[in-house]
Amino acid sequence: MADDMQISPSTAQLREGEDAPAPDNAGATAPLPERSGAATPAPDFSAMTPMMAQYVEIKTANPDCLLFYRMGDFYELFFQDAEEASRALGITLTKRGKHLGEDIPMCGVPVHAADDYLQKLISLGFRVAVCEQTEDPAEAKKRGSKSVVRREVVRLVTPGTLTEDRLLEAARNNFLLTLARARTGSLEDEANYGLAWVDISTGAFRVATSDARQLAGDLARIDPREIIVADVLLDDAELRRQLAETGAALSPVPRSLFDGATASDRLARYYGVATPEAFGSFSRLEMTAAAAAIAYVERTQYGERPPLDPPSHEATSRRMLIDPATRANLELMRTLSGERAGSLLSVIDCTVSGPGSRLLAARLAGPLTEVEEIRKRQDAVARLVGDTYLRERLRERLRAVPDMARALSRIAMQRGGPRDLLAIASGLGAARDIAGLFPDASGEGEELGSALARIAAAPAELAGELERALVDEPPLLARDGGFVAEGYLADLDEVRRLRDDSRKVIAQLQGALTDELAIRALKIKHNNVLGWFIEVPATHAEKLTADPARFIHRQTMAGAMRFTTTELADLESRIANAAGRALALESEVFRRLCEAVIEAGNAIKGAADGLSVLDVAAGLAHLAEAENQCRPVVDDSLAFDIRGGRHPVVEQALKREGAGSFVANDADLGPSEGEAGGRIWLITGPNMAGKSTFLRQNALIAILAQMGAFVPAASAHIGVVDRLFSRVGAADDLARGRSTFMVEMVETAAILNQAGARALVILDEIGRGTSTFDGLSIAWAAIEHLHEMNRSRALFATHYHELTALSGRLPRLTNATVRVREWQGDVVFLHEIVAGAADRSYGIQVAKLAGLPPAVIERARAVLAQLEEQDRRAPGEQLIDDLPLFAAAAPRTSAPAAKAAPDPVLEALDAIDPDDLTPRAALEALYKLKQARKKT
Ligand SMILES: Nc1ncnc2c1ncn2[C@@H]1O[C@H](COP(=O)(O)OP(=O)(O)OP(=O)(O)O)[C@@H](O)[C@H]1O
Repeated sequence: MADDMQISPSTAQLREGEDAPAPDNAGATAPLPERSGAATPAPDFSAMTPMMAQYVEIKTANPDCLLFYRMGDFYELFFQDAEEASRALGITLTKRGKHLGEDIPMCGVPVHAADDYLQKLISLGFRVAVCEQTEDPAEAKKRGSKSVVRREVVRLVTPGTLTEDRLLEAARNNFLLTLARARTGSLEDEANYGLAWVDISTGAFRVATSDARQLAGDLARIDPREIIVADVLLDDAELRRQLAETGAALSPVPRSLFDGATASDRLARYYGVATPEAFGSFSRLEMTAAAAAIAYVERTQYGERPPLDPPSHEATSRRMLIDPATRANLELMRTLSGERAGSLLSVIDCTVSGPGSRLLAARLAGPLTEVEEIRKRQDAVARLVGDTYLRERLRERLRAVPDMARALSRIAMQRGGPRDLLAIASGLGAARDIAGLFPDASGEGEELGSALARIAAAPAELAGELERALVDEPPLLARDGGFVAEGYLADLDEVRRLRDDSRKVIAQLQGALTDELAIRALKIKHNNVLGWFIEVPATHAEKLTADPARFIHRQTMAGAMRFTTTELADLESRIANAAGRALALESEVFRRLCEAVIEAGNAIKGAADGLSVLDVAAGLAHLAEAENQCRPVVDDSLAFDIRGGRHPVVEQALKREGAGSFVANDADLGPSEGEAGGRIWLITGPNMAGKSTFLRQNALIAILAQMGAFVPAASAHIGVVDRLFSRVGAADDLARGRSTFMVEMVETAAILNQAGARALVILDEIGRGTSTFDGLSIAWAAIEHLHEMNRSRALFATHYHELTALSGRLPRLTNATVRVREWQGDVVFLHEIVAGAADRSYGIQVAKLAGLPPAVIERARAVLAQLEEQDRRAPGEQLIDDLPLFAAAAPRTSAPAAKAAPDPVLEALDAIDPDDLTPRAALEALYKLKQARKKT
């Protein structure tokens, strides 16, 4: 291998299999050479060194990945890969030998720190092919001095196929999603998409069908890290846009991966069953998507098989539909700026384990629509609300539960280490303790009962075995040894004693030599090159060189000399043998324990799932008590009756900042006696009064109720909401070429076109992004449409006070306002929602509070007074009388423009006959015209 490449001086010391010096990774990125379009050369193998030929061959097979090419203790990258990686990682770009007369750009990362570099590269959207040495360099040498160690790609690292804890977020699932589309019949409302999503770090595997209208909502709910799609589908610009909006990494693959004809066989083969129907009935599209997911996992994992659950069908019709805009605007999982802190999830997450936190997030992302299922979850929370002592003991124990599912996956994929075994051991131990907290699991209700049953089924014997086998703090890697506990294996204890005794003997030998030679600085040391040796300062060396038969010279250093003796060499081989034997025994124990864990995989996973269910229930119960929440009544009615509702995020923020207490408010949107449609509350009120907060809090309460949680209210009665729409606060979407107003109108259109009687609609200041009259007219028409056509339960906040007049004509429209008090020209917000209409917006007072210059405030007051004066002459009530009620069933063609009022100037002009006028009368007429003109 040494002459495979012409080694550049800077890396001349780096050799395969040796301890390579760390490259200077800490420095700033070296200036890069200009990128040529084809930095990776075309493979002309005849002109290459054997190693380069190997590299190029492997790289050519993985053109879309950065190739991590294993060289000793480093992964090295070459050519364009090196340039890109050095730039992305901020590591030094250097060169290593020449290829076709040109320097080869190179950078490297140490193997032991590879995870950190991988994490950065993956988060930047790269894919990485990890290429390992798959034979011993000694074996390669047997084939001839110029032979190259065999290397193979063992794994493609992509965002959706991560398994390492350091690359994963504990509280977030890491889904890989495959999307299959029917080749024909792409009618809008057909179920023409098959989705499969897999988390190989936990084994979760689900499938569902979707359609063009729901797809964006489904993707937003699942929130995958990587989406696999046939490249031809990306010709569809709308689909490409939807996929891009998810923020997931997009991996186009050849269409052949989505092969419906072989899908069933592929699934059956993976699970070793006769037919995948054994797991449930799947549509052809679901099956295709699921098989593509398996194919992608196999392709990226090169034969390692993650322990995937059998695919389970998830009926999207059983979830509340929430479109991506609503999800984002309500800041369910993250805030608009992309952070978890400040989201609804962050304030309701009182779970104490990573898996619990993931389950909570999944439940929040997909609230249920089936009353029975919701009640089961509520029962579990209620049980633990009612028993604080049990709950807190449970949470205490759950806190110690490690992420068993992820540890299991790593073990099954041969990527596990002793700490993963320990994670399983402590997880199973905790499961045993926790089961003991519930003496009568069968009386615990369905949700808790079935979780406890799975926990009780945890393999107790394996737990005991692992506990006995492992030390308390094992090292990261099995190859380092030292993880098997004393007393577990007699043979191991024996060789360890031998090894440790020999070490003691070395220490004794050092003492004896120090005394004998009277050299206090004499030391017996060890390194990888020399093994054990005696080191003395150069000044004392002659005492040893005088007796060359006993002290054999090994090395001369700047200030010291190194020697060995037969006795030391003897000892060394005893130590090495004992250490090697101990390591072999430990490896065997590791292999055996891993096998046992894989064998018990399903039971371990079941227990892990059960523990996360308990964690979610206990976390929500803790939250309910801490935040004074109530159990909502959820049924199939159209009720929406919230008493004393609060916004959980704003409430917590106020508390944290000590900024006063949150003012609770009621909302009642259910139909009155004998009515078939929900009510619309039209909320007017000053700026900053709390309108948006009120709107959002009611949407959040509906979501919390249907995910099975308690809600921040004194009481709540909610008829299941099947779809939640919101149009609240928007930002420009310039990347998509849409202005703020356009975004607002697109979202409003979706609501008016799709919302039904079971929907809950939240509309905040529709029409504010355009001229007053255009905005008012759009808001007006939208309310009429909602009332007459959609008949949804809705909250509508606006500054167009003219709209309040609509309540006189729309029976299910209620006016509500937010109370404020004026105090010496300033405004005091009471945040209290009451019946009625606001008379004004107090915008100027708010502007004053915001610190606009006094001169601007004064001028604004004067302009406002004038505008109000004009408005008094043409009040809004007149507008409503002029307009017939909205009639969507028979849309009016646009009414002819109302006849304009006569212009007095033109009338006066028409009245003049110039032939009849004396010069003096003409002059008077001219003066009159000027006068009349001034008045208009
Ligand atoms: N019920 C409440 N209790 C206490 N404070 C509240 C309440 N509602 C809102 N607030 C406070 O008032 C602030 C403004 O609320 P919000 O944004 O909802 O007002 P708004 O009426 O929608 O204003 P604008 O019309 O200017 O958009 C909030 O950030 C919060 O601090």
